[in-house]
Amino acid sequence: MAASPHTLSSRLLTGWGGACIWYLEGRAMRESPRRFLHLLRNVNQQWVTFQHINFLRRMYVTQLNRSLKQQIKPKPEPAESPFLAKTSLDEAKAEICEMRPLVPSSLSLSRKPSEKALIELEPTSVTEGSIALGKETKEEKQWKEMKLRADDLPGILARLSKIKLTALVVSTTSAGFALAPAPFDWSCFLLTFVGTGLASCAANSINQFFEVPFDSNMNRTKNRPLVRGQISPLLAVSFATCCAVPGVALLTWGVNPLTGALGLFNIFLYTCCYTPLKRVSIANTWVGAVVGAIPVMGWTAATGSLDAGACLLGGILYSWQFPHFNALSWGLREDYSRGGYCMMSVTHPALCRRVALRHCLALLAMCAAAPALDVTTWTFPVIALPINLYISYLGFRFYRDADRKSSRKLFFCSLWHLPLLLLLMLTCKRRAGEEGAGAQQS
Ligand code: HEM
Ligand SMILES: CC(C)=CCC/C(C)=C/CC/C(C)=C/COP(=O)(O)OP(=O)(O)O
Repeated sequence: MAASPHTLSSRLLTGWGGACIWYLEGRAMRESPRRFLHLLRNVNQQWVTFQHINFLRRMYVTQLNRSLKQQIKPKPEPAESPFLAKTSLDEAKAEICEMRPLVPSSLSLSRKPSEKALIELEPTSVTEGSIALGKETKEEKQWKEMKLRADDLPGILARLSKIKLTALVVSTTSAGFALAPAPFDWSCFLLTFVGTGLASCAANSINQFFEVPFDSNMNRTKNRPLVRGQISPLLAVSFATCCAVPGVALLTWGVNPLTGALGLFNIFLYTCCYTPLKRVSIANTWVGAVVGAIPVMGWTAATGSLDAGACLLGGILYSWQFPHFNALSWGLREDYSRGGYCMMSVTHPALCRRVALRHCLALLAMCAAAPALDVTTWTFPVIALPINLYISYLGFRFYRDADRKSSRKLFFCSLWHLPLLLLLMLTCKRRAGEEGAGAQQS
């Protein structure tokens, strides 16, 4: 009996379909014989029709994909070389410097007895480091929302406030309060201490808010909280406001209006004058030195007036900042120029070294003038001479031969010179009744 077209086409299809199934069977056989035999057992008992072929084909494809999927191992992420993700050569160079030898034999015999521990640790730490590094680099490349955890907040806010700089600012304010020729009022001192600290935190937070685009270009500041997105600009500005308002209020109504005005003016001077000026003119350093000198408002907090002694103390603070910053900025010239800042060390290197030395010598002169202005006894300039001569010596070395070593020595010397100088001033404070004492002591 002639095959009807329908039968004919279904036979033809059966042929083609059979060929497809045969191919799929072959692949499925190789991939999952057990699964295939089970399926075959069910099929053999029925005629294979066109619809059946389609049904079978769909089943095989599903089965095949499922079984192939189960057999496919997820491909490991390509291990990125940590250096490939480096955005800059110096980051990569820094990375190479941090690499430690893997081979224990490379360790020198002079290593301490804990060498075994070090050897055991080193490969792991290097491996961990590279995994962490690789992972970190991979993560760095992927945008991720920074989740702010409550226990990270204090550290973030401390960095936003430049807490070490604020600590020294508050110390100078406290020294000004204690040096002033007035009775020591503890409640007024605490209000001044807290008010100045809050004002400094506010000023530094606003400064960092304004400088995010530029800080991100500098190695020294690129990890700051706002640059890394650890804190939102809104939260940073809110924090600054929550520091500035109570800080200035404490100084104004808790201490006296003059001190409150000085605190408010200093926040304005630092954030709206000094900060933008850093990108315009090298005069920013002189303005910054005024900002750093105003914390002698501790003196005005104690006396309510800005007298000669306050100006002398302010002058000492003013001059101290030039060796402090000019030396620091010498080692940061590349960073500052990358950040687009106008700094003496970048554009006027000779002036940078000259000014640093000049103000080291000015410190010597101002300390000698302290007894004349009834701020301290004549003992002060004598006992302060060694540290003033030493910072002047380092200033001279920086002036004569400015390099990484001389600039770092001068900067780090400035960090202990100021607190020590203020301490010596305090120990030699002119007491009431001593000859030449200014204000009456009660
Ligand atoms: C012209 C004024 C000043 C400039 C331009 C200046 C600049 C700087 C810079 C750029 C740093 C390095 C900060 C960092 O490591 O990221 C620094 C550190 C420091 N500054 Fe100043 N500063 C000035 C005045 C002051 C004043 C007035 C004080 C305090 C009385 C002070 C105290 C400190 C302290 C304690 C450090 C070390 C702590 C730290 O590294 O954060 N500075 N200064
Ligand atoms: C009472 C009161 C408001 C006190 C403020 C005292 C204060 C914040 C002094 C800062 C002095 C100063 C110019 C620091 C450098 O800032 P920078 O921006 O050059 O430092 P950076 O480059 O590290 O950000």
